[in-house]
Amino acid sequence: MKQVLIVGGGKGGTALFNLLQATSRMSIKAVVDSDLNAPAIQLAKNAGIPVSANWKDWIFEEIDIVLEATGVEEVLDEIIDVRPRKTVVVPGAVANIISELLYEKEYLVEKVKSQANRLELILNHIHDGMIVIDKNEKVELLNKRAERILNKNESDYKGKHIFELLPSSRLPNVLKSQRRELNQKTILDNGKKVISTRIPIISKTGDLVGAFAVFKDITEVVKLAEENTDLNEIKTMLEAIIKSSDEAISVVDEKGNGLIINPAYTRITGLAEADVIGKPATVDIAEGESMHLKVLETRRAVRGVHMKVGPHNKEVIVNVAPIIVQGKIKGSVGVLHDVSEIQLLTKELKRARQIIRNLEARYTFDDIIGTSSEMKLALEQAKVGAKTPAIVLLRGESGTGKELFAHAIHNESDRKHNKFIRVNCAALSESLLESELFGYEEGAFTGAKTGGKKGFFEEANGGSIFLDEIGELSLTMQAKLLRVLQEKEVVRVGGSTPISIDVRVIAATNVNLEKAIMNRSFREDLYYRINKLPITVPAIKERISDLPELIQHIIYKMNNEYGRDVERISMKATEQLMKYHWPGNVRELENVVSRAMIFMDNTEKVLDVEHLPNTISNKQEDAFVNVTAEGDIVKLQDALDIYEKQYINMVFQRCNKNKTKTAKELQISVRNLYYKLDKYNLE
Ligand SMILES: Nc1ncnc2c1ncn2[C@@H]1O[C@H](COP(=O)(O)OP(=O)(O)OP(=O)(O)O)[C@@H](O)[C@H]1O
Repeated sequence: MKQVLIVGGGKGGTALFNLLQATSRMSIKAVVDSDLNAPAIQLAKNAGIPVSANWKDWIFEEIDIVLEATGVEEVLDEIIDVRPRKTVVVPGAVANIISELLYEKEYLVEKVKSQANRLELILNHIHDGMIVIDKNEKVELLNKRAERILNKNESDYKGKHIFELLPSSRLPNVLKSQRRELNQKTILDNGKKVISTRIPIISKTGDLVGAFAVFKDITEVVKLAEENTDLNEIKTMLEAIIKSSDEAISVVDEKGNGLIINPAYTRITGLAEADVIGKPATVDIAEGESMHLKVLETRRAVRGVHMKVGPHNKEVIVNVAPIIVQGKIKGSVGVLHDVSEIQLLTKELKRARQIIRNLEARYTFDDIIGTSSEMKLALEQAKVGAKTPAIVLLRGESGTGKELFAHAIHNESDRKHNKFIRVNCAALSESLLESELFGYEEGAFTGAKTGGKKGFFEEANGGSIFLDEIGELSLTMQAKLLRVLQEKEVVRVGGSTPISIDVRVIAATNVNLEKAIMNRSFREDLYYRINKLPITVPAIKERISDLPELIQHIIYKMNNEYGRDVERISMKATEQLMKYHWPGNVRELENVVSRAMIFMDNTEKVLDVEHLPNTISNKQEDAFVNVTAEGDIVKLQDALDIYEKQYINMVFQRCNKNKTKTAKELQISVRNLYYKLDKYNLE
């Protein structure tokens, strides 16, 4: 360290004193002035630095530099003479300049300091984060925003390597490449998403000084953007749903102006977007008032309103609902159903239901009521038939119970655990029947399902198929059916590969097939194929003795169905019913009895004549005329037997099958009753 002697304690000396105090490379050996009260002398004293009145006091001391203050030039030469060469003697004028420079420096330092403060203030208030590193990759600055984004304090990292602050920082790369990196999307180590710009700091002289990064936290923005994307997706999805819907949809805004319609709407009403969008809701109404406007006014949904819309007065049924968002009505949405389409669909549905009643076989032989000899014969034949694989042909008038027999035969057979499929051959058009019975291959016709479809024969494989109304088949279908029955295989419509089937066929008809063959409306070969095991289900008029039992059965069935509590039918009413000739058979009987039960009071327990329809109760014909088919004359004993059986059965039913009571009512012995019950098979 250089030892300095300050000569002169006035203004110049004070300046020199202050200057040297500020440096670390020089040390003030002493301050000299003839006036020991001079200001620099005072300063030296205060700082514990030696003072004296004569510079010569220091002549033999180790002095490297003598600084002479202004106003003491006279001693300068003297000093130069005396001091060894190595002592630098600085004249007062130079010292003065130095002191001026010192003041200038202080001023500049202050200025820089205040500028730095201002810069820091600015840096800490900008919305972007900022990190500055020096050329050694050490952190120099971390502004407040950066502290917040990184969740780290500047004080903990200042002077430390940037990787301690941010292991993934690219600033060292920027230092190396000296290239800017602008607006780079980066994910920080703490998961935050930022847009960052990194710039190398190069001085005016071209030296690399450091690098800095300015970055913006975009986590929230990205989230919002993502939410926005979600909303967009939902919007696109909703639009796609509305557009693809087969329901005609129209949406209006809160003022009732058209907002959205879909292609189905255009199809039904004949109005395009240009006719509706932005136009008042009334624009599509041909007849009736606008439900959109009503809903906007009342804020209540309306359903099932009939009206006519569009230039073609299309009849529609509309449902309209308000769109309410956070309590505010934003518009309304209407769904229009084309009435003609609904009618068509209902018709189709009805037809389909009627045509294809794909039933479980619900009935067994126990459900078939009838103990007359005619019925017994039919039942016996059916039971035997059930055990064979042969085709059974059920014949008989409409409503006699042929379907019941078909169910019972299936349930009695060893196929009872497999499917029972009923097809009404009369209800299907030829082409439909063919594809329903035999199935079809993909592309067989327009509207054919992809992958094709199994027909009922394939469906019923292992089970039974009940071909009801077989007499109604067209000749072409008869030929096709015959082929299937002969080959025991089906070829799907539009296909060529035969598919083996194992199906038990039960056929039924009320048509006189023999007559049909003569008329050439039924194929003889098919007749022989299906007529192997014919069973005739007798009409009611042929088994009138079964009537009381049937009525009691129907009352029981209807009680269950309608939740009624009717106990029985009166004798008189039974007699009336027995007089009737029942062209509609059991189905008609069911209708008559159930109708009568509906007309009965809830308190009434006995179905009587007054409940019967006039058409039946007014029949004055004698019951005996009806006991045989078409009123044929029978032996007196037979007629008496028939009547006796009916009468005993009626009383027996009325007495709840209590034999003592029945015998008492009939005024015959219990033994006699037993005999008659046995004779007429009434137990
Ligand atoms: N013997 C019977 N015992 C009980 N109910 C019967 C009897 N016969 C018929 N029925 C009932 O009468 C109604 C008509 O019977 P079903 O439909 O079987 O007659 P069908 O001969 O097949 O008629 P169609 O030829 O018109 O198809 C059904 O509700 C059935 O339950």
